Amino acid sequence: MMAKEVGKSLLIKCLVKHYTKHNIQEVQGPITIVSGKKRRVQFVECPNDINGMIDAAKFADLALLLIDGSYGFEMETFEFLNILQVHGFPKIMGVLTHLDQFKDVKKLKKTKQRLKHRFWTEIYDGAKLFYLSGLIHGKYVKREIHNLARFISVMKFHPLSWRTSHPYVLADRFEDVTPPERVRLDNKCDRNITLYGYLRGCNLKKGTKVHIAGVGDYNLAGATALADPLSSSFHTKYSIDEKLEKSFISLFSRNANISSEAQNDAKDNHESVDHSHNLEPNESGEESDAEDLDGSESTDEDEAAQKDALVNGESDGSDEEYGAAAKQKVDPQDRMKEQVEFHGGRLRRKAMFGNDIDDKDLKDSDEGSEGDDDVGDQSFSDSEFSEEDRNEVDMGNVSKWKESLMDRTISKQNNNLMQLVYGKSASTPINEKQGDSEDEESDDEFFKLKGEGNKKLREGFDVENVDADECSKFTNHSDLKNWKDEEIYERIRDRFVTGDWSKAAQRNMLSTANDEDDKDSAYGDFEDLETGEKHGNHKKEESGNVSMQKEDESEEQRKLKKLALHAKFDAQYPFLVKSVEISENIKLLI
Ligand SMILES: Nc1nc2c(ncn2[C@@H]2O[C@H](COP(=O)(O)OP(=O)(O)OP(=O)(O)O)[C@@H](O)[C@H]2O)c(=O)[nH]1
Repeated sequence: MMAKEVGKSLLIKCLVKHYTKHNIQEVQGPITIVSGKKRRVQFVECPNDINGMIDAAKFADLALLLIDGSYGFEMETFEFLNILQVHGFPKIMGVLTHLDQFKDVKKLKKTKQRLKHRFWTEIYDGAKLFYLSGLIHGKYVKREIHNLARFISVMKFHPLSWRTSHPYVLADRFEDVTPPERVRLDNKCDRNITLYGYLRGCNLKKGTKVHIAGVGDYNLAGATALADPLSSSFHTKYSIDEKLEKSFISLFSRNANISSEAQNDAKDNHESVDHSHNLEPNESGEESDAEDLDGSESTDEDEAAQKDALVNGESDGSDEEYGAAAKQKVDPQDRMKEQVEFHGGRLRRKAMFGNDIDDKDLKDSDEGSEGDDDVGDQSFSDSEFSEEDRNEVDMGNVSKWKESLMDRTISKQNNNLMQLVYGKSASTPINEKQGDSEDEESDDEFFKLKGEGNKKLREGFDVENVDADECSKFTNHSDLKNWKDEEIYERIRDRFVTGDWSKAAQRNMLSTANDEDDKDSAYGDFEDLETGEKHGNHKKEESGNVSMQKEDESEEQRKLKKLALHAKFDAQYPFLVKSVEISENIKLLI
């Protein structure tokens, strides 16, 4: 909670009253209450200064952003939002106060709409925003506080891993326990300080170093666990019981230089802090048992409370709805203007938005949200907004970066991967006919069969399916066999267990020979570039020198030789029955 005089103290008082039935006169430091069987809630008022905000962001699990609805957003709200993003990721809920200062119901409704739009834009669409409609006997309306308290009680928290692996304490009291004699001898001697507070995160190790926000790094002399001051009572406690004074955490100054002035300053600060209801020192701390805050540990009572809260018209309270500050994508600096003005007897820094939804725009949205008249109604569903309103919210400020995203996507789609890697000259335009480029031809030479020359291996490729980046889409339809063809059908029939394997083997032998023959005629000479061996087209060589009869004989012999070679190869794989048979057949033939 931040910003001045928005109602922070009053809200804490009302929440404490709700949980404990006790009235507190002043909010001095953190207030811890028991909110369930296994759950405690600690309220800490965030001071209206940047250091206080940074400290609060570090330990808070939930940030209640109080906004004076009668005034509008103040710069502090957005400064705090930015700090929350950097220093911790607490969940965020908005609370609108001072709404009773609107006399005109219509104006109130419009303002609520406008602030909600803005809140959603700055936090995230659907972020929870409570309305506190006004005061009754100087207090907020009971029902509204009841609803808010229930949300806080049942809210699920997912602590950051950094927080769970680092011990931290929000000290609610400190004592100077330096032996008086030492101080008497040297007023500027190192002091022993005892700090009291709830340890969170994980266990403190003896001898570890500690950082005291705004003061420096110190050695930890020891840590002592005290009895839980709340275990026997359902009431609030502001300080640790005096009876437990003997137990302490001592921090010895390493730099040996906490001057008496500094000490006095610290005390002064502490006093002034008390006076202005601020927190000091600005360290962290909440329940001693971190599990208490873990939603997984929520009790039946909590679950019942959550259901109850939902029945009472609350929104679903899902994690998405509460989302962390991490979801904030907007940089308020880009669009926001600060307007310093004198208002209500003090200087206030109003946050102005260039493209704020003006009253004219809101008229339209008002029509779709008649049920919003009830100032104290905490529920707001999606139906409260018309589709146009939603678009307005969605596209209000973010539309600009979305536009640039679209442009980038379109320009990316036109990029060729090869072009990006090798530069423009090496690229092959997608619509250019494949194989036309000389580079490509020279590359292909390596893998071409001799005699093939410039034969286009990619002939028959489905050019329409060609994708320069996605080569897996190449499909050579001409290579596909027509499995409905009777001949092919017959060829594989005997390959099955039920078939005649010897017949199949013979057929295979002959068809292999024929295939080879076909291949020879089709591909001509072949040179194995690896071995340097040349495989000529024997048919061609012999045709001019021998007679037709001789030619036939030699051709027959050549076929047999090839079959023998095939059989020899197949024989090396005895697990194929057909290969063994073929090899026997060949032997007989030879
Ligand atoms: N009319 C009206 N007055 C309110 C409302 N909320 C708070 N106030 C009054 O505003 C004044 C300031 O309230 P505080 O609770 O002290 O506000 P604060 O944010 O703690 O103020 P600082 O600690 O000074 O920053 C008190 O007089 C409250 O009674 C509200 O919703 N309506």
